[in-house]
Amino acid sequence: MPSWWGKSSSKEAKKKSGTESFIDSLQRKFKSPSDAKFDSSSGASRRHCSDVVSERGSQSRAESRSSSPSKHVARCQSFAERPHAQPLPLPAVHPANVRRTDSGINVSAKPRAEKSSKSLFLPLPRPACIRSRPDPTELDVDLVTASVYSESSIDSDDDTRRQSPQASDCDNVVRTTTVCPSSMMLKDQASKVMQTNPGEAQRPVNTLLSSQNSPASPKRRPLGNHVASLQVPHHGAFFSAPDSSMSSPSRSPMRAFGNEQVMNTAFWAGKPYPDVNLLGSGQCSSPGSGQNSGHNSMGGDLSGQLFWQPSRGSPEYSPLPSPRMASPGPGSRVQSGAVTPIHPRAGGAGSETHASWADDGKQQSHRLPLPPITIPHSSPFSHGNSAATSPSVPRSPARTENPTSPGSRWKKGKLLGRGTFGHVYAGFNSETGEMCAMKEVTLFSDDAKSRESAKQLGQEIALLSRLRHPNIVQYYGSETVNDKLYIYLEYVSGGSIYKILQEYGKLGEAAIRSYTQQILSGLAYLHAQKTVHRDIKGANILVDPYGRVKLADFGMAKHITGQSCPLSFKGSPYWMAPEVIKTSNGCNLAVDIWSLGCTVLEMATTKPPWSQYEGVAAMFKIGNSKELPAIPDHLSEEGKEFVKLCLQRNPHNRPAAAQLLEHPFVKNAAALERPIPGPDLAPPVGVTNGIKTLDVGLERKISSEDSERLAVHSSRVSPTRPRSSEYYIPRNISCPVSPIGSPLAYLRSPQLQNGVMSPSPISSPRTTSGSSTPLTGGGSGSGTIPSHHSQHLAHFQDGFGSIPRSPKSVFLNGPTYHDPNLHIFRAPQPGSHGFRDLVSSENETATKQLGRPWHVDLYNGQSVLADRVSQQLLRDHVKLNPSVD
Ligand SMILES: Nc1ncnc2c1ncn2[C@@H]1O[C@H](COP(=O)(O)OP(=O)(O)OP(=O)(O)O)[C@@H](O)[C@H]1O
Repeated sequence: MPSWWGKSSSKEAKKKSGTESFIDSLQRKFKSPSDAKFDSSSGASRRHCSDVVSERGSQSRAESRSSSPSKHVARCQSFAERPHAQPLPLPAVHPANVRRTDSGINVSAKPRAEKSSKSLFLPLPRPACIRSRPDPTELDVDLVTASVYSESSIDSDDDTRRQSPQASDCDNVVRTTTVCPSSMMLKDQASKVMQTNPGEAQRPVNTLLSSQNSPASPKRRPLGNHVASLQVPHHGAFFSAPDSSMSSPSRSPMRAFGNEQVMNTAFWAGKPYPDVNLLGSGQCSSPGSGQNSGHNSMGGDLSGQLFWQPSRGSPEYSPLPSPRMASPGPGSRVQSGAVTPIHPRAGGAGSETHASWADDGKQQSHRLPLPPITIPHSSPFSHGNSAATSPSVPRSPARTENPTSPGSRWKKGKLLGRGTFGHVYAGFNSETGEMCAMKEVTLFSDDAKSRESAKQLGQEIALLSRLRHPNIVQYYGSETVNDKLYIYLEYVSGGSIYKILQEYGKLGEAAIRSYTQQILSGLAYLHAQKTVHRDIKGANILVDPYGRVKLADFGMAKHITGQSCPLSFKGSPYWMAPEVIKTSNGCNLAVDIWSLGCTVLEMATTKPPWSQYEGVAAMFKIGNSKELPAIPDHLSEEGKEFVKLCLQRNPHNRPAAAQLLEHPFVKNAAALERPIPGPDLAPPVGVTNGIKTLDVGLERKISSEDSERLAVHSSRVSPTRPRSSEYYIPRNISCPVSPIGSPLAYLRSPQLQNGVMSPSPISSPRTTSGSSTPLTGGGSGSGTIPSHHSQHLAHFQDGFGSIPRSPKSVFLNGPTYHDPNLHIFRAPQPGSHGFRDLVSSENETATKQLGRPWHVDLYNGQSVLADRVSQQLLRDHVKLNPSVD
């Protein structure tokens, strides 16, 4: 007996009535003498019903609706006992048979077939659930939204789902996690469009059916068919909207990242995944964080990998481009999920789906992701392609091929690493011979983690697309290909610092200095743009063969608006600043400085500080003690002081990145031995990353010459050659002290002058020698550099919505963690001098500029800490019990 039989809801009963009638018709047709005998014992009413089915059609349905559960059971039993009455194998639903009824319910012309396919019934949010969402303005205004075009499929699915007993499984999740009111509105719009235009609606429905029929993933509905969804606000989406900052030269580019502006775009308005609860992100990262490459002996969580466990035949199983990704030609290529309702599996071979597209055979294989080679913005979310421009108009299938789509020349190569959200492959452009890193993420719309992945990836894209610096991994473009999102990045072949440490052990001081200097350069640039990385650690810093390091993984990065900072608890605990753990303010630039200090220790010892403790214990150490981690003796005095400067518990006292660049530990760092052989910053040919008007040759020169300038002015760069005086000169070519390593370099930046960093005089390295001010809240490190690294590592993120965040949350009923100093940070020491004097005054200025005094967030430190710890405990629990949702 089907398990759902006895669980039928009234709605299901209505639906089943049709099925029963149909079945009864079958029974009558195939009735054997024994059936007749059995029927005679099953009651007159039922016999009557069956008769009516065959004779009066719809009238019988009304009667059958009155069937009680017990009656269902009786029927079921009768089926079981009557072989001839068993539901016969029925043909799979053919898309052509699917239609939309006036009621908005997608039914098949073969209702029995539909009923027999459980995979058709996927849970989707109900309107009531959606309306119960909190005020969207409270939500973390990060990125990524759902498609408003192909939401029609969701709508259909929604209706279909209501018929499904399985819906209840997911509804609870959906109720608390998914769609914001705005997206609901859009969804409704899409629904109306569908109902008035059944022809349009049909394709998404078919897509849905075919996707759900896929044996590979029966319960997941990839986002691919509505990955308009991933409205990544790179230049196009952000800069082309009427109120885009980039459309108006009078507005600062940085405002493009302001929440208010973001909300003006459909990208944000359609945000279907405003927050995600109980996500695995908390389980994914850790000292080794997600790391990837199979070198994560530090306990990178495998849950992400499990989550993304590819189906057989998917590209993940092969380092070679899979047939599925092979391109039959431009015409078939789906440039973006945003423009096609075709589900990837709908176009797959018959073995992959039960449905087929008789009229669209070209969809049966997928083309490779295309290199960002022919258009300024390879992202599907460019202006002309952006949902932001027409959020409520379904895309026509005729638009599936964007003529400005990047050429399909990136071939997926070897697996470079695994992250929380997917895999990173080498990509090769066989026409230009260039390589890139392809971050591939499979998106499933009905999966909470997928939603979080989409959100985080969108955030990463949005931020990366605006950055251009030799110490930041270059973003080339992104696109969705059906249910896959590809982010094309500069290929940094040496892997991460974490990986290097695992393979080769701790670094020598010269390398630490050099790496630290470069990290600082990247951070100074990032911070000048009022962006905080929030996940600085060895695993997120890549190294190229020439010893250049590049910040990567901007999935947690955040642009600081200067007004309010959303509740954030992101980063990896061992690198996490105390204020992030203790308070809700993880959105300040100083958190990166703390993490940098931890990374220096990581480079010097191969382990981050406090890694001898497991996650929760480490959090207490970081957030609730006065201890500082031990600093290895073999580090120079300059190095020790540098670390101490970074690891000051009072974020006010931490120097800014630009200031730290003047510290002798990094300022005196030796240049790398090997010169950089020519320009390396240029994206692959044709990739402009927002620099639309440059021809290839010029672009290449410029990209290696003045990355900072280009980054700052990327939206307004003219095709003229920059003045040589503005060229960026890579540090390790000719300058002992890099121009980018000097805060002076940033004085040219308008952002800097108006931003957080102050163009105040730079202290002389000599001034630091006299600095002996005790570290605030610090003592002599009593801890030891870990010899054993915990396997219980966690990666914290926003989105644990089911866990109360309020200081008055239930978690406060648990043990209290008293720390009288928790919210008493010392003011900058007026008597101090030298490097610290400068740092303190600068940080005061920075605080004012941020417009948010630190102490405001510190009063509830204990409760927040308890909250954090509770989250960590829950994550640990979930991690140890993967079955727990
Ligand atoms: N641009 C790149 N060049 C070379 N390798 C890369 C590049 N980007 C990522 N990788 C490899 O892939 C791994 C995972 O990448 P990344 O950390 O960006 O993924 P993620 O999902 O964001 O990870 P995380 O779990 O830290 O959030 C890296 O550790 C690195 O080994």
